[in-house]
Amino acid sequence: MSHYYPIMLNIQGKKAIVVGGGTIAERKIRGLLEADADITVISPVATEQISRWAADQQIQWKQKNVEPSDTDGAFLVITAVNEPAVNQKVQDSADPEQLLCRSDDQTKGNFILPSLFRQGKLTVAVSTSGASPGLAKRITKELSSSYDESFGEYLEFLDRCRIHVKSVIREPERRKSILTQILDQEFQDMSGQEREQRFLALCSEGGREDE
Ligand SMILES: C[C@@]1(CC(=O)O)c2cc3[nH]c(cc4nc(cc5[nH]c(cc(n2)[C@H]1CCC(=O)O)[C@@](C)(CC(=O)O)[C@@H]5CCC(=O)O)C(CC(=O)O)=C4CCC(=O)O)c(CCC(=O)O)c3CC(=O)O
Ligand SMILES: NC(=O)C1=CN([C@@H]2O[C@H](COP(=O)(O)OP(=O)(O)OC[C@H]3O[C@@H](n4cnc5c(N)ncnc54)[C@H](O)[C@@H]3O)[C@@H](O)[C@H]2O)C=CC1
Repeated sequence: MSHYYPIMLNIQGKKAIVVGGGTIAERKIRGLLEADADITVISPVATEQISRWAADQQIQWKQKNVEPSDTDGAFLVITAVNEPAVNQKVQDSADPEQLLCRSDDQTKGNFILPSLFRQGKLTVAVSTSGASPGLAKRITKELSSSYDESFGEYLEFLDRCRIHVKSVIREPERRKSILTQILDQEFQDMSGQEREQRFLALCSEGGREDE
């Protein structure tokens, strides 16, 4: 069996179509909102949350049954209707090159969604390749307890350091050495101020910073 190919997509401003307005559609829309997609929902009926998002203009809602032209120009399509025949109709209207998730049958679309949690810039995504979405959810829940807010702050620090090192240290070996040293557990455990100072000391060790 071939594996799914995991990818972190930038879908900011990209046209995303969600067909269906039930709780499953709502969950998929929440994920698309976090990624700032340009979302249109097609469904005659929708959950309270979906109607609120539409009223707040966070998404567009076409209150009708899906038609073949609804998938035109979409970067990504998710179909989450409780009737397989309708999901099939959506699939038939979609171009094979478009990204399509069939919430009712993973074998028919070309992508599936993982369970995930975020802590700042960290995203932990877990997939069971569709074998047990419930288990994927349990695993992310278990993992999330290992990454609290301080981890998000530590990652912010690492991000700033990396930008700094890339702009001031020319030599690839030194760059790598500094960026590896700040991954030591002791750095993670330090206070914000202490780690900042230790980092600057590392940068000036072994001669002045490259110009
Ligand atoms: C293939 C996939 C396609 C897709 O939708 O992307 C798919 C398909 C199906 N899910 C079904 C059931 C459930 N799905 C969940 C939950 C989630 N499902 C998600 C993803 C995926 N679900 C993809 C595979 C992911 C993977 O395994 O890697 C998560 C991870 C992400 C998300 O939805 O964003 C989200 C957790 C979010 C979180 O972490 O909180 C729960 C648990 C719950 O709701 O609490 C149940 C009940 C328990 C169980 O079944 O395990 C059914 C059967 C419907 C029926 O009974 O007919 C189908 C259809 C089928 O199997 O054919
Ligand atoms: N992937 C996943 O994580 C899961 C997927 N499922 C699948 O997702 C399906 C949807 O689940 P729910 O949201 O709970 O169902 P639901 O019954 O709450 O919602 C179905 C939605 O489809 C809309 N709809 C019906 N006909 C339509 C049409 N012709 N055009 C556009 N919209 C139409 C309805 O207005 C309704 O909003 C389930 O039938 C099941 O196959 C179920 C559980 C989890």
